[in-house]
Amino acid sequence: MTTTEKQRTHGMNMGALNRDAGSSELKLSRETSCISVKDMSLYYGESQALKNISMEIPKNRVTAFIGPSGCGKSTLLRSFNRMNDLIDGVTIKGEVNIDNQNIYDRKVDVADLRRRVGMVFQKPNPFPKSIYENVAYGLRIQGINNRRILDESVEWALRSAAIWDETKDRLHESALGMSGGQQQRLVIARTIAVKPEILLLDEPASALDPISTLKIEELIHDLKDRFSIVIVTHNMQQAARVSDFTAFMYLGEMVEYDNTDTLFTNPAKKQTEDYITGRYG
Ligand SMILES: Nc1ncnc2c1ncn2[C@@H]1O[C@H](COP(=O)(O)OP(=O)(O)OP(=O)(O)O)[C@@H](O)[C@H]1O
Repeated sequence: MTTTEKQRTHGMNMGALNRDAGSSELKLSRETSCISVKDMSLYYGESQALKNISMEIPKNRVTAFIGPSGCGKSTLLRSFNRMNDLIDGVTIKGEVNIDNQNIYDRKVDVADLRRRVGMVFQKPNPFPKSIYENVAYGLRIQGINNRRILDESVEWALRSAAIWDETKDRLHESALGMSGGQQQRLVIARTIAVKPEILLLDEPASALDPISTLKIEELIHDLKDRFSIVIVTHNMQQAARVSDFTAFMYLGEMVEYDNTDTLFTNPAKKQTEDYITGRYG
């Protein structure tokens, strides 16, 4: 049986892989990088969670991390805006370069880094404030209080996150009254309001119903013209639908990283093939 046949047997929606005409032409080597990872290892105390990772994350593309639970996807994602710094006992070796600067350099302003590299988590986490104030939050922290600028920025971010129509008549109501799917798009609006260069999405749709999931996937597709996006997902069909490039990780190692269509239809490594055909994970 060919890989493609095996995937069909396991219910992979191969039609979804062809959603983007021409995407099979994408080659990592031809892309401009937004993040360059060099020989990076990460330890939680004595336990090594990432092993000598080297990779280039392309600009204005969607890159997905897949792999079985505990393989290090979220740890790698969190290392791109130093969220792991918040965990005691973490040691990092190697480099993560953004704009030719190692973000682990002492000189780096971590608050500024997190503005440039925004992050959205699995569970929507709006602040207990109005819809408007959620989106304006990051701008106010930057010292922007001009009403006209705030109004324009809030509208821009809500429109960009495809939630303007649902919120424009209730901007001053609590964000906590929204549905989970709406809250997640609001959180994306809040994240992009400060105009980051990179968006990190850690299982952004796994707590949502299928319709809300579809809206998030459409949104990811729309946003990649303006942002470089990295997404962790448990869902292989989702990786196939939304990403241009996919990295398969296993036990802290980057096993294979390629154009999404190639990785799913013609993987180079047996471990990848076993995973995408459902043999383990
Ligand atoms: N805060 C932490 N302290 C100690 N060990 C951790 C911590 N966070 C993650 N780990 C360990 O690091 C390894 C990688 O975890 P990580 O959450 O990055 O994997 P993952 O692929 O994202 O998993 P999942 O798909 O289940 O979210 C696992 O062995 C995990 O137990």
